[in-house]
Amino acid sequence: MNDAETIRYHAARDGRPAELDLLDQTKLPGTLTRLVCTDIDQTHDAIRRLVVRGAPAIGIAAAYGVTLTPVDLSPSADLTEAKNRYRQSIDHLATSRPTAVNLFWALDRMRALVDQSVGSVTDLRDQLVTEAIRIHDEDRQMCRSIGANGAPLLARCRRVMTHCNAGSLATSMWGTALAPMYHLHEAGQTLEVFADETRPLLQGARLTAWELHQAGIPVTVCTDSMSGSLMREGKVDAVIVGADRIAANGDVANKIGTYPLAVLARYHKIPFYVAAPTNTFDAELDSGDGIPIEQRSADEVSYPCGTNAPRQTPEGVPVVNPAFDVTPAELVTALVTEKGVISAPNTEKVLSHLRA
Ligand SMILES: CSC[C@H]1O[C@H](OP(=O)(O)O)[C@H](O)[C@@H]1O
Repeated sequence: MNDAETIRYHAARDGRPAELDLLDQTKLPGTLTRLVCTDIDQTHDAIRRLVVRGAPAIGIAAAYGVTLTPVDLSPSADLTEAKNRYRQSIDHLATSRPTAVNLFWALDRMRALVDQSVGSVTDLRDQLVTEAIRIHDEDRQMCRSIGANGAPLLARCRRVMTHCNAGSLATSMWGTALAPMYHLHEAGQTLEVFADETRPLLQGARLTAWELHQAGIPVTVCTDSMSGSLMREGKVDAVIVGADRIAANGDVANKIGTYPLAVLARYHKIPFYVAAPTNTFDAELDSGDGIPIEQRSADEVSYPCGTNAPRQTPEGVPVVNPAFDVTPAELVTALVTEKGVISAPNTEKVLSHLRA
């Protein structure tokens, strides 16, 4: 079994409880360690602390998390009580992080099963396990489709830049932004990649660089502040990033630092692509103005090497730490989904794509 697999699940068996088995991404790249969750609070904490992270992976983990709810499975078990327990778990997991819409998309699928179930509690539990596994399996196919759809956009590139981590570690496999790179690599065309370090949590330096290096794809870490100069020096042929929520008009919420990257790409006439499955789109939102932006602890900025290391900001000086920013659709050359490519996205094109 691949010890670097982002998410594994072990259904309850032989008296052992179900287990959500996560690669602990807070420990990468230094150590490969796994965190096993057996209840809702542990799952909530794992999502909150970015043990598991990335919009699709958060949704998959939350779906599996719901199945960890302790319910009476005896023949006389009360279905209504079990349903209420599952609903409480779903509501709690929905508070773990606010921006990635995949979390709520996945939880809504689990909630629908709870609402419509009429069999025994064991039947409901089994249906929820099956649905979580289905969500996981669907994501594998979505990543491969995004890889195939995005590959032609990068096929004429030599060097591409990406921000944060939208790869295997953020999904079931391959990722979204990194999926076209893996697709091309499998086809014998290997791109060179610049991975933006992505302060403050360094998902680019710690995670993207790690997974691409493991895969044999040449990757160079650059600080976020180097991106513009690399573009100006003609060293970047395209930029491709992931997303956490995309509004109906094509505005994109993604890791903080994405917006300035898009502005730089436009200034340097470099294509700027966003890769995401259609379950990352929020068609209820007319624009990115309505996307909730997670505000995280100032300590993530003040203690970049952890709170056991010296702080890097003066005591008493305020620190802001929004985890995401919004890139206007006008700066997006194309959106890449499992269904295809939306060039120069706007509301009409996005909604038509989602309906197709
Ligand atoms: C494939 S979605 C990846 C997306 O999620 C990341 O955020 P976080 O690391 O805070 O979960 C980042 O925005 C990536 O683009």
